[in-house]
Amino acid sequence: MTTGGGRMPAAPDPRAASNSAAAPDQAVPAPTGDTVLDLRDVHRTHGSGPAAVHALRGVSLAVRPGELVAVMGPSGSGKSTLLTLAGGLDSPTAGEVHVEGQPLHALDRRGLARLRRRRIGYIFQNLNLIGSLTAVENVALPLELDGTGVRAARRLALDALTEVGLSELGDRFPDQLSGGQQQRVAIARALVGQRRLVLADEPTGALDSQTGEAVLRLLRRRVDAGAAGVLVTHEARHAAWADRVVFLRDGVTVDSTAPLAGVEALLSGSGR
Ligand SMILES: Nc1ncnc2c1ncn2[C@@H]1O[C@H](COP(=O)(O)OP(=O)(O)OP(=O)(O)O)[C@@H](O)[C@H]1O
Repeated sequence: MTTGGGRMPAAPDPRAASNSAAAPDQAVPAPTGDTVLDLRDVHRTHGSGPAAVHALRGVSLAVRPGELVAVMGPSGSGKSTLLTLAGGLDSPTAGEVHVEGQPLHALDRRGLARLRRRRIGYIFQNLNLIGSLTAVENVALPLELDGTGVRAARRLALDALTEVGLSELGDRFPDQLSGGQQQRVAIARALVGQRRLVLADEPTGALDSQTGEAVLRLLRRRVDAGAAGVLVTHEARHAAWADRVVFLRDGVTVDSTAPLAGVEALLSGSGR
Protein backbone atom coordinates (compact mmCIF):
# COMPACT_ATOMS: atom_id res chain seq x y z
CA MET A 1 0.00 0.00 0.00
CA THR A 2 1.30 3.42 -0.83
CA THR A 3 -1.55 5.47 0.48
CA GLY A 4 -0.78 8.31 2.83
CA GLY A 5 -0.43 6.92 6.30
CA GLY A 6 -1.43 3.44 5.18
CA ARG A 7 0.49 0.51 6.56
CA MET A 8 2.12 -2.12 4.44
CA PRO A 9 0.10 -5.31 4.31
CA ALA A 10 1.50 -8.11 6.42
CA ALA A 11 1.84 -10.36 3.39
CA PRO A 12 4.66 -9.70 0.90
CA ASP A 13 3.70 -6.98 -1.52
CA PRO A 14 2.48 -8.88 -4.62
CA ARG A 15 3.22 -5.86 -6.76
CA ALA A 16 6.95 -6.38 -6.35
CA ALA A 17 6.93 -9.30 -8.78
CA SER A 18 5.15 -7.34 -11.46
CA ASN A 19 7.34 -4.27 -11.35
CA SER A 20 10.40 -6.08 -12.54
CA ALA A 21 8.35 -7.78 -15.23
CA ALA A 22 7.09 -4.56 -16.80
CA ALA A 23 7.69 -4.88 -20.51
CA PRO A 24 8.82 -1.71 -22.28
CA ASP A 25 6.83 -2.63 -25.38
CA GLN A 26 3.66 -2.43 -23.31
CA ALA A 27 4.31 1.21 -22.47
CA VAL A 28 1.27 3.43 -22.70
CA PRO A 29 1.72 6.94 -24.11
CA ALA A 30 2.66 9.66 -21.68
CA PRO A 31 -0.21 10.91 -19.56
CA THR A 32 -2.05 13.92 -20.87
CA GLY A 33 -3.21 15.12 -17.49
CA ASP A 34 -3.09 14.50 -13.78
CA THR A 35 -5.99 12.09 -13.69
CA VAL A 36 -7.18 9.46 -16.11
CA LEU A 37 -10.46 8.92 -14.29
CA ASP A 38 -12.23 11.63 -12.36
CA LEU A 39 -15.61 10.94 -10.77
CA ARG A 40 -17.08 14.14 -9.35
CA ASP A 41 -19.85 13.85 -6.81
CA VAL A 42 -21.50 11.09 -8.81
CA HIS A 43 -25.02 9.91 -8.06
CA ARG A 44 -26.93 7.09 -9.73
CA THR A 45 -30.54 6.42 -8.89
CA HIS A 46 -32.48 3.60 -10.51
CA GLY A 47 -36.24 4.05 -10.80
CA SER A 48 -38.20 6.77 -9.04
CA GLY A 49 -40.59 7.40 -6.18
CA PRO A 50 -40.79 4.89 -3.37
CA ALA A 51 -39.18 2.22 -5.58
CA ALA A 52 -36.07 4.34 -6.25
CA VAL A 53 -32.75 2.65 -5.55
CA HIS A 54 -29.91 5.01 -4.78
CA ALA A 55 -27.02 2.93 -6.05
CA LEU A 56 -24.49 5.76 -5.68
CA ARG A 57 -25.00 8.83 -3.52
CA GLY A 58 -22.25 11.33 -4.14
CA VAL A 59 -19.02 9.47 -4.86
CA SER A 60 -15.86 11.29 -5.90
CA LEU A 61 -12.80 9.40 -7.03
CA ALA A 62 -9.72 10.43 -8.99
CA VAL A 63 -7.35 7.82 -10.40
CA ARG A 64 -3.99 8.90 -11.77
CA PRO A 65 -1.72 7.25 -14.33
CA GLY A 66 0.21 4.42 -12.70
CA GLU A 67 -2.36 4.00 -9.96
CA LEU A 68 -4.49 0.93 -9.29
CA VAL A 69 -7.45 1.53 -7.01
CA ALA A 70 -9.35 -1.37 -5.47
CA VAL A 71 -13.04 -0.85 -4.74
CA MET A 72 -14.47 -3.00 -1.98
CA GLY A 73 -17.77 -3.12 -0.13
CA PRO A 74 -20.70 -5.38 0.66
CA SER A 75 -22.99 -6.76 -2.01
CA GLY A 76 -25.26 -4.01 -3.32
CA SER A 77 -23.02 -1.18 -2.11
CA GLY A 78 -22.60 0.23 -5.62
CA LYS A 79 -19.27 -1.17 -6.80
CA SER A 80 -20.41 -2.37 -10.22
CA THR A 81 -22.44 0.79 -10.71
CA LEU A 82 -19.31 2.85 -10.09
CA LEU A 83 -17.41 0.82 -12.67
CA THR A 84 -20.08 1.08 -15.38
CA LEU A 85 -20.26 4.85 -14.87
CA ALA A 86 -16.47 5.11 -14.99
CA GLY A 87 -16.48 3.26 -18.30
CA GLY A 88 -19.24 5.34 -19.87
CA LEU A 89 -21.56 2.34 -20.09
CA ASP A 90 -24.14 4.16 -17.99
CA SER A 91 -24.68 7.83 -17.09
CA PRO A 92 -24.88 9.36 -13.64
CA THR A 93 -28.13 10.86 -12.43
CA ALA A 94 -26.07 13.76 -11.09
CA GLY A 95 -22.38 14.60 -10.99
CA GLU A 96 -19.76 14.21 -13.70
CA VAL A 97 -17.42 11.56 -15.04
CA HIS A 98 -14.23 12.67 -16.80
CA VAL A 99 -11.88 10.31 -18.63
CA GLU A 100 -8.52 11.75 -19.64
CA GLY A 101 -9.90 15.21 -19.05
CA GLN A 102 -12.97 14.64 -21.24
CA PRO A 103 -16.36 15.07 -19.57
CA LEU A 104 -18.29 12.04 -20.81
CA HIS A 105 -21.61 13.90 -20.77
CA ALA A 106 -20.21 16.28 -23.43
CA LEU A 107 -19.54 13.48 -25.91
CA ASP A 108 -22.13 12.33 -28.40
CA ARG A 109 -22.79 8.61 -28.80
CA ARG A 110 -20.20 8.19 -31.50
CA GLY A 111 -17.55 10.09 -29.54
CA LEU A 112 -18.27 8.10 -26.42
CA ALA A 113 -18.09 4.82 -28.34
CA ARG A 114 -14.73 5.85 -29.81
CA LEU A 115 -13.32 6.80 -26.43
CA ARG A 116 -14.51 3.50 -24.96
CA ARG A 117 -12.97 1.47 -27.79
CA ARG A 118 -9.65 3.26 -27.80
CA ARG A 119 -8.95 4.20 -24.26
CA ILE A 120 -10.93 2.01 -21.90
CA GLY A 121 -10.42 -1.69 -21.28
CA TYR A 122 -13.16 -3.63 -19.51
CA ILE A 123 -12.77 -6.89 -17.72
CA PHE A 124 -16.26 -7.66 -16.52
CA GLN A 125 -17.91 -10.74 -15.06
CA ASN A 126 -19.92 -11.07 -18.23
CA LEU A 127 -17.18 -11.84 -20.73
CA ASN A 128 -19.11 -10.85 -23.85
CA LEU A 129 -16.92 -12.89 -26.17
CA ILE A 130 -18.39 -13.29 -29.64
CA GLY A 131 -19.05 -16.97 -30.24
CA SER A 132 -18.60 -16.89 -33.99
CA LEU A 133 -15.13 -15.33 -33.77
CA THR A 134 -11.91 -17.08 -32.77
CA ALA A 135 -9.95 -15.93 -29.73
CA VAL A 136 -7.57 -13.86 -31.82
CA GLU A 137 -10.46 -12.34 -33.79
CA ASN A 138 -12.25 -11.43 -30.57
CA VAL A 139 -9.16 -9.65 -29.28
CA ALA A 140 -8.47 -7.92 -32.60
CA LEU A 141 -12.04 -6.71 -33.05
CA PRO A 142 -11.83 -3.43 -31.08
CA LEU A 143 -8.67 -2.49 -32.98
CA GLU A 144 -10.22 -3.29 -36.34
CA LEU A 145 -13.36 -1.33 -35.45
CA ASP A 146 -11.05 1.54 -34.79
CA GLY A 147 -9.38 1.42 -38.17
CA THR A 148 -6.28 -0.67 -37.49
CA GLY A 149 -5.54 -2.87 -40.50
CA VAL A 150 -6.48 -6.53 -40.19
CA ARG A 151 -2.89 -7.81 -40.20
CA ALA A 152 -1.63 -5.30 -37.64
CA ALA A 153 -4.69 -5.90 -35.44
CA ARG A 154 -4.13 -9.67 -35.55
CA ARG A 155 -0.48 -9.24 -34.66
CA LEU A 156 -1.31 -7.04 -31.67
CA ALA A 157 -4.05 -9.47 -30.67
CA LEU A 158 -1.61 -12.37 -30.77
CA ASP A 159 0.83 -10.38 -28.63
CA ALA A 160 -1.96 -9.76 -26.12
CA LEU A 161 -2.92 -13.45 -26.13
CA THR A 162 0.72 -14.38 -25.61
CA GLU A 163 0.79 -12.03 -22.64
CA VAL A 164 -2.04 -13.98 -21.02
CA GLY A 165 -0.47 -17.34 -21.90
CA LEU A 166 -2.80 -18.29 -24.74
CA SER A 167 -0.56 -17.91 -27.77
CA GLU A 168 -1.30 -21.49 -28.86
CA LEU A 169 -5.08 -21.17 -28.66
CA GLY A 170 -5.73 -18.11 -30.79
CA ASP A 171 -7.57 -20.11 -33.46
CA ARG A 172 -10.08 -21.62 -31.07
CA PHE A 173 -13.63 -20.43 -30.72
CA PRO A 174 -14.89 -19.46 -27.25
CA ASP A 175 -16.85 -22.72 -26.82
CA GLN A 176 -13.62 -24.65 -27.40
CA LEU A 177 -11.98 -22.93 -24.43
CA SER A 178 -12.39 -23.49 -20.70
CA GLY A 179 -14.01 -20.81 -18.55
CA GLY A 180 -10.61 -19.67 -17.33
CA GLN A 181 -9.23 -19.52 -20.86
CA GLN A 182 -12.23 -17.50 -22.00
CA GLN A 183 -11.59 -15.14 -19.11
CA ARG A 184 -8.02 -14.68 -20.27
CA VAL A 185 -9.17 -13.95 -23.82
CA ALA A 186 -11.45 -11.26 -22.39
CA ILE A 187 -8.50 -9.84 -20.48
CA ALA A 188 -6.31 -9.83 -23.59
CA ARG A 189 -9.09 -7.93 -25.37
CA ALA A 190 -9.24 -5.41 -22.52
CA LEU A 191 -5.48 -4.82 -22.58
CA VAL A 192 -4.84 -4.85 -26.33
CA GLY A 193 -3.81 -1.55 -27.86
CA GLN A 194 -3.20 1.49 -25.75
CA ARG A 195 -5.90 1.56 -23.15
CA ARG A 196 -5.35 4.25 -20.56
CA LEU A 197 -8.09 3.14 -18.19
CA VAL A 198 -8.57 -0.50 -17.26
CA LEU A 199 -11.72 -1.40 -15.33
CA ALA A 200 -11.96 -4.84 -13.79
CA ASP A 201 -15.00 -6.26 -12.01
CA GLU A 202 -14.00 -9.38 -10.07
CA PRO A 203 -11.66 -10.37 -12.92
CA THR A 204 -10.50 -13.54 -11.22
CA GLY A 205 -14.01 -14.91 -10.74
CA ALA A 206 -13.82 -17.95 -13.03
CA LEU A 207 -10.16 -18.67 -12.44
CA ASP A 208 -8.15 -20.95 -10.19
CA SER A 209 -5.98 -19.06 -7.73
CA GLN A 210 -2.80 -19.38 -9.76
CA THR A 211 -4.39 -18.09 -12.97
CA GLY A 212 -6.21 -15.44 -10.96
CA GLU A 213 -2.93 -14.18 -9.62
CA ALA A 214 -1.48 -14.10 -13.13
CA VAL A 215 -4.40 -11.93 -14.20
CA LEU A 216 -3.81 -9.49 -11.37
CA ARG A 217 -0.14 -9.38 -12.26
CA LEU A 218 -1.09 -8.45 -15.85
CA LEU A 219 -3.37 -5.73 -14.61
CA ARG A 220 -0.69 -4.43 -12.27
CA ARG A 221 1.89 -4.47 -15.04
CA ARG A 222 -0.32 -2.45 -17.35
CA VAL A 223 -0.90 0.08 -14.60
CA ASP A 224 2.81 0.25 -13.85
CA ALA A 225 3.32 1.04 -17.54
CA GLY A 226 1.19 4.18 -17.13
CA ALA A 227 -2.47 3.18 -17.28
CA ALA A 228 -4.96 3.85 -14.50
CA GLY A 229 -6.83 0.88 -13.07
CA VAL A 230 -9.93 0.26 -11.00
CA LEU A 231 -10.41 -3.21 -9.57
CA VAL A 232 -13.66 -4.24 -7.91
CA THR A 233 -13.05 -7.13 -5.59
CA HIS A 234 -14.42 -8.83 -2.51
CA GLU A 235 -11.06 -10.28 -1.59
CA ALA A 236 -8.52 -8.47 0.54
CA ARG A 237 -5.66 -10.46 -0.96
CA HIS A 238 -6.63 -9.13 -4.39
CA ALA A 239 -6.91 -5.60 -3.05
CA ALA A 240 -3.30 -6.01 -1.92
CA TRP A 241 -2.31 -5.51 -5.55
CA ALA A 242 -3.73 -1.99 -5.46
CA ASP A 243 -2.13 1.26 -4.36
CA ARG A 244 -5.28 2.39 -2.63
CA VAL A 245 -8.50 0.84 -1.44
CA VAL A 246 -11.84 2.63 -1.60
CA PHE A 247 -14.66 1.22 0.51
CA LEU A 248 -18.28 1.69 -0.45
CA ARG A 249 -21.31 1.12 1.68
CA ASP A 250 -24.88 1.97 0.64
CA GLY A 251 -23.62 4.02 -2.28
CA VAL A 252 -21.21 6.23 -0.38
CA THR A 253 -17.50 6.08 0.25
CA VAL A 254 -16.90 5.10 3.83
CA ASP A 255 -13.12 5.00 3.69
CA SER A 256 -10.53 5.49 1.02
CA THR A 257 -7.20 4.97 2.70
CA ALA A 258 -7.74 2.15 5.18
CA PRO A 259 -4.86 -0.24 5.52
CA LEU A 260 -5.65 -3.79 4.60
CA ALA A 261 -5.81 -4.81 8.23
CA GLY A 262 -9.01 -2.77 8.40
CA VAL A 263 -10.69 -4.43 5.46
CA GLU A 264 -12.44 -7.25 7.29
CA ALA A 265 -13.69 -4.96 10.06
CA LEU A 266 -15.09 -2.48 7.56
CA LEU A 267 -16.82 -5.14 5.54
CA SER A 268 -18.34 -6.78 8.59
CA GLY A 269 -19.72 -3.47 9.76
CA SER A 270 -17.62 -3.14 12.90
CA GLY A 271 -15.19 -0.64 11.42
CA ARG A 272 -15.48 3.13 11.93
N1 LIG B 1 -30.52 -1.58 -13.37
C1 LIG B 1 -30.84 -1.51 -12.09
N2 LIG B 1 -32.12 -1.28 -11.70
C2 LIG B 1 -32.45 -1.19 -10.41
N3 LIG B 1 -31.57 -1.31 -9.40
C3 LIG B 1 -30.29 -1.54 -9.72
C4 LIG B 1 -29.85 -1.66 -11.07
N4 LIG B 1 -28.52 -1.88 -11.06
C5 LIG B 1 -28.14 -1.91 -9.78
N5 LIG B 1 -29.20 -1.71 -8.96
C6 LIG B 1 -29.19 -1.65 -7.50
O1 LIG B 1 -28.20 -0.71 -7.13
C7 LIG B 1 -27.54 -1.14 -5.95
C8 LIG B 1 -26.04 -1.24 -6.25
O2 LIG B 1 -25.82 -2.31 -7.16
P1 LIG B 1 -24.38 -2.76 -7.63
O3 LIG B 1 -24.54 -3.87 -8.60
O4 LIG B 1 -23.64 -1.55 -8.08
O5 LIG B 1 -23.73 -3.28 -6.28
P2 LIG B 1 -22.38 -4.13 -6.05
O6 LIG B 1 -21.71 -3.51 -4.88
O7 LIG B 1 -21.63 -4.22 -7.31
O8 LIG B 1 -22.97 -5.55 -5.65
P3 LIG B 1 -22.32 -7.01 -5.84
O9 LIG B 1 -21.10 -7.05 -4.97
O10 LIG B 1 -23.40 -7.93 -5.35
O11 LIG B 1 -22.01 -7.19 -7.30
C9 LIG B 1 -28.17 -2.46 -5.55
O12 LIG B 1 -29.17 -2.19 -4.60
C10 LIG B 1 -28.76 -2.96 -6.84
O13 LIG B 1 -29.88 -3.79 -6.58
